[in-house]
Amino acid sequence: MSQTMLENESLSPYLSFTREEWAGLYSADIQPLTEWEVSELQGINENVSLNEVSSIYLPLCRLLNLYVTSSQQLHLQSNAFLRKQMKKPPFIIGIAGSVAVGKSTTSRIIQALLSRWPNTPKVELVTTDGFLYPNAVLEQKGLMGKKGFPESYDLKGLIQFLSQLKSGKPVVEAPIYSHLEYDILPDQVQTISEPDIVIVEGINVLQVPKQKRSKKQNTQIFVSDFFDFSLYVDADEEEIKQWYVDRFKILRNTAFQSPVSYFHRYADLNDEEAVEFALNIWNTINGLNLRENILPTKYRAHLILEKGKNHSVSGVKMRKM
Ligand SMILES: Nc1ncnc2c1ncn2[C@@H]1O[C@H](COP(=O)(O)OP(=O)(O)OP(=O)(O)O)[C@@H](O)[C@H]1O
Ligand SMILES: CC(C)(CO)[C@@H](O)C(=O)NCCC(=O)O
Repeated sequence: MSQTMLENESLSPYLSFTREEWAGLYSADIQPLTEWEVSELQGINENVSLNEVSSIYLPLCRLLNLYVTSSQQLHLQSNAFLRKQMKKPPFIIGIAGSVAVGKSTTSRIIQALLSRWPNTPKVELVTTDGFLYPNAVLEQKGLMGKKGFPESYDLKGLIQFLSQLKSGKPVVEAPIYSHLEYDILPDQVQTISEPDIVIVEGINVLQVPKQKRSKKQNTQIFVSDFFDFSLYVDADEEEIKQWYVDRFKILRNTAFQSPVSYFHRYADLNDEEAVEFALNIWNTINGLNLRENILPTKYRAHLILEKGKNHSVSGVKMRKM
């Protein structure tokens, strides 16, 4: 998609909103956050400002609620037409974006807000990190320096998981990745039982396989085929790199102190060494992955959240549906 097309709204497939325009669509004056929600949201991430929640995430969740409600109504009407009594499979929301752009935080805010609506009390959150191959497999394949790249994921397993969810299977299991241990946790699974909405968050959720498709693969299914709505969290790489380094420094003082942490050996790095180490990981792995495999998927999303300094959303693009 060319830049001119995106700047000229009548040519672009997206509608663009400034922060102020977006915030005005559904303000906290109309639907104030309850005290419980405020404390819940502060527990999610103490750095997230409540102004950000009411200006950006509340209108976003109201919009998502419109989509969910309309899909629930359509399901009832289809059931009546088809003379079936099928249970509605969950509404699935995909959230994409770079490492450290704030996908997990965004997902947790959306999860907390969406569950306030009476027609969707059960909102589950799954990260595609769980579908990374275990370190032992990555080592065997020579992919330890490529963690997060498309080839480091068990894509078949992820597709199978999504397919089970959409089939209406009442209980579905996903593998779990531990950032602390930097590996898949053997013998542990996340169990998802009869959800109304599932948020699937990960750097790879809008990717399509790169290799040329043979005739046999023509029926290939993509992860995004299972999404009812998708979001891309966007920011300039310079900002994201800084967030990555900042998070690395915080982890050095917290999680890395634990002897079970994969990065425990780096717990005693001084500030300068920690920055150098984090920048090296960024430049050789995550930044490369962003440019090669993640950023190119941005315009597959229904909605793009554009973040500026301090994670503050400066604008929103919404696909004309
Ligand atoms: N809205 C926000 N306001 C303030 N800080 C935020 C916000 N979103 C994320 N952060 C901070 O930015 C950093 C990255 O956020 P997060 O861990 O959610 O990113 P991520 O995209 O899920 O990363 P990864 O792909 O590595 O799991 C964290 O230190 C987090 O505290
Ligand atoms: C697990 C992923 C791939 C995605 O969340 C990422 O956080 C990661 O671990 N990337 C590999 C390089 C690094 O350690 O940051």
